[in-house]
Order: sequence, then C-alpha cells, then structure tokens
Amino acid sequence: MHKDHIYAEPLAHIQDFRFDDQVADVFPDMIQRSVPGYQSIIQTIGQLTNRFQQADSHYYDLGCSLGAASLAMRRNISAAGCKIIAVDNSAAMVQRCQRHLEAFRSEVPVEVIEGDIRALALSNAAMVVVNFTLQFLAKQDRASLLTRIYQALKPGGILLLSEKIISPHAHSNQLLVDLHHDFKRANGYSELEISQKRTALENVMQPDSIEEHQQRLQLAGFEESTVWFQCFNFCSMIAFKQP
Ligand SMILES: Nc1ncnc2c1ncn2[C@@H]1O[C@H](C[S@+](CC[C@H]([NH3+])C(=O)[O-])CC(=O)[O-])[C@@H](O)[C@H]1O
Ligand SMILES: O=C(O)C(=O)Cc1ccccc1
Repeated sequence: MHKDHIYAEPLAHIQDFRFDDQVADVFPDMIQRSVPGYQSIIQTIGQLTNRFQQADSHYYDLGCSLGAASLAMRRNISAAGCKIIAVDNSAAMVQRCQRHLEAFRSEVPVEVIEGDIRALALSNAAMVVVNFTLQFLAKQDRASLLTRIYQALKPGGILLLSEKIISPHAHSNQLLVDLHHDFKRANGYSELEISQKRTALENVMQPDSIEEHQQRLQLAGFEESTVWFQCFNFCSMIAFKQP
C-alpha cells in the first residue's frame, strides 16, 4: 500500500486539490488516515445492501473513487437481476477502480463509468451511495442531484449520504475541526501536511451543516432521513423512500 506524502514537503504554491494519478495512487491510505470511521461506514454500506436489496435493481456508487463501496455492495447482494453502477469523473480513479473490481470474483455485474454524476441518467435503484462526494459539487448543483436520486429510487429504496460537515455554532465547529486535526496527527500527518492539505481543499470542498443536508433531503422528496454515524465533523445519513 502506497503511503500518502503528498503534502509532506513545503510547497511554494499550493494548487487546488484534484483526484489525479498522484492522489489515486495513495487514496486508500489517505482516506483511511483522514476520515474517522471510513472503514465502519464501508462495512455498514455492505450491511445496508444486505437489508435493502431488491431483485432486478440498480445499485449506484456515485463518486466511486477506487470502488470500496461497490465492493461492499457486491459482496452483499444475493437477489437476482442486480447490477452495480460505479461512476467517477476522475480517469485516474476509474482506471484503478476497474482493476480493483476485477481482482475479486463475483456473480454480480459492475459497470464502471467515467463521467460526471451531475449528468448521469439514474433509474430503477434499490440503493444509491454518495460516500463523501456531494461535498465536491458546487453548492448550487447539490439539490438537483438529490432530486434525481429520489426519483430514480424504487419504493423502499435508500440513499446513503456521507459528508464532512460544518457546525453552525462557531465554538462547537472549532472543537470538531480541532478533534479531526488531532485524529490526523495521531495517524502520522504533520502540522505542515494538515495545513497544506486544508489550503488545497478550501476552494474545492465546501461542507454543509447537518441541518442543511436534512432540509435538502426533504425538499428532494425523502419522507424520512436519519444520521446513523457521526465522528467529529464527519457524518453519514440514510434517507428513505417510502415502500
Ligand atoms: N461531478 C463528479 N462526478 C463524478 N465524480 C466526482 C464528481 N466530483 C467529484 N467526484 C469524485 O468523487 C470522489 C470523492 S472521494 C469518494 C470516496 C469513495 N466514495 C469511497 O467510498 O471510497 C471522497 C474524498 O476523497 O474525500 C473522487 O474520486 C472524485 O473524483
Ligand atoms: O483530509 C481531510 O482533511 C478531509 O477532509 C478528508 C479528505 C479525504 C480524502 C480526500 C479529500 C478530503
């Protein structure tokens, strides 16, 4: 496994964060050491797939990166006629994702698509996973994606949405950010790595609050949603379409 040293040396100019070859090469290490609970969330995606699977349905992994969520879904589908569709607009990620999925045998077909999830046709879905991807879309593009997801879900279908979040209260927000930085430090990132990456992410990742997410999910049509996981400023929600 390649270790993430991308921001280890002082950079004269810090470019906006991009999902290029350099990031794709170290991504498993980067996400593991940067996102508290990542592994538990992937495992829970598998568990939810097992519970909410429906025959003859699509399972979407939007912003799939290396396909960790697709692999978790694939391991847990036993119903007939199911297909996973994994989509990412980074060529570097999609190439490696395809290889990753081919490394394990399965009966469940997976289609890996290089493309923009804002322009993807969605249909017949039992489950849609948006695991730390919505935060990278421009704010004005987020609501329409959720609406299209709601419309593509079958009755009884679910959306799993994980995001970095901000707290609307300055004091608690600062504490959550500090606790996350402690987590990164404990996982071997230096002060320099933490601060240079924060700068690189500033323009490309704009988190919403949990309240904003809940309101947007409701406007998109979701009758019910719940936060099932939160650690510091990272959370994961499940939104339900009525059976
Ligand atoms: N408009 C877009 N269209 C398609 N893909 C996009 C778009 N914008 C960003 N991406 C893609 O969304 C992914 C976000 S990473 C997801 C982790 C994965 N879900 C995991 O469960 O391991 C989260 C993180 O790095 O914090 C990247 O691969 C981008 O290329
Ligand atoms: O590293 C961070 O500070 C994050 O917020 C999470 C993250 C993880 C991987 C790519 C981009 C952001």
